[in-house]
Amino acid sequence: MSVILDVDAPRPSAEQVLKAPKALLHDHLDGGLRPQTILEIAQEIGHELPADDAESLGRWFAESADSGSLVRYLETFDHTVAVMQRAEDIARVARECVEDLAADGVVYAEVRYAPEQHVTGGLTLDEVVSAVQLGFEEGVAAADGKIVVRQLLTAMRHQARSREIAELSVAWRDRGVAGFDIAGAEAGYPPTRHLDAFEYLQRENSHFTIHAGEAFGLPSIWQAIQWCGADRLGHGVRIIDDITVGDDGAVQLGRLAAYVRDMRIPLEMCPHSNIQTGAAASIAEHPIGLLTRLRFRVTVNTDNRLMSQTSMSKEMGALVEAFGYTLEDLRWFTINAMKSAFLPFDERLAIIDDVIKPGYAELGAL
Ligand SMILES: O=c1[nH]cnc2c1ncn2[C@H]1C[C@H](O)[C@@H](CO)O1
Ligand SMILES: [Zn+2]
Repeated sequence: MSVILDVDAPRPSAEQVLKAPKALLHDHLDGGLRPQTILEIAQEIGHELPADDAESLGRWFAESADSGSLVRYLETFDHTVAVMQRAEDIARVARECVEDLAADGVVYAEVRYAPEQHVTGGLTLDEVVSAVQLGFEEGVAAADGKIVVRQLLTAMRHQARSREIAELSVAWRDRGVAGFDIAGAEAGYPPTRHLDAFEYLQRENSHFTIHAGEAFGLPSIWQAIQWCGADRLGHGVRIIDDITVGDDGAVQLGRLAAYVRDMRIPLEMCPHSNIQTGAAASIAEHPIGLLTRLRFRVTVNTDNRLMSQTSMSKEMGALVEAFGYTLEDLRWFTINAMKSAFLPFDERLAIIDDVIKPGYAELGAL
């Protein structure tokens, strides 16, 4: 396996990256709308937008999200959430999300959103989840079944509905929901605020990930893992603060970083999003390079395709350019993601063996 650099191996072309099967664990439904869809729904419901054509609107999202602050980045979601309040609109957004991911070569995706943010038009939480599921199933059918998609239900960390949302995720676990998450502003809202929800999920043998170590550092990661029992870390990029690289290149892991690596805790890394929120300076300087070299369980993700004007192919293409990754490295990220998915083991294995490995072999991966 070439992970961690075979300097002579050829770099995959953009076309190969697009064709390569990809697995996505961290993508927000309300962060991936098509600008044209936002315009059309906003017009129908009378919601005022900051731009009136799809191109300028797409640019507005990207520029506004480019602030260097997570809190200001999150303000842009006011407009996407506003157009996702009617069941038919939610289902449309969900369907288009699956179509867009499948067209980008994504073969497995866990897509998250916060049901509690979609009830201002009168829907119940249950109706919101049902609308998303309908859209996902339509999208999978439109993609001829070339993609498997599951929902993750997010609770907003500044609100107090996490236990209720955790229960919703368990109620839907055999009907398309694979797990739970908390998101939103990190500083000031530690994961332990939602301990009740996490303890409930553990008792239910359920799965959850926690956004941690993005806008706040090691204490957030430590709490997420050691107090709350997170199966995965959303971002987790600040784990780098517990790693020192000496002048001679020698690497030393602190106790927490060693734990994360030893226990193979998956890091849902989202390189472009981290640059926009100030968690990393550039792709080349993104900790994903070192963490991959140190063989943490790194996965590559989009976070918010609209706000970051990105896709799985763009994220992977940027990593190829910055770090010289090969097809074998991209396969490694993809298999890492599949191993870390909240799908039952046999279904994960089937995607790895029947879709991912043959897909990379066809492209000429060694
Ligand atoms: O990167 C993120 N960090 C924390 N919260 C986020 C991030 N991206 C999106 N969110 C929030 C805004 C959405 O409205 C919410 C549910 O998808 O999750
Ligand atoms: Zn996120």
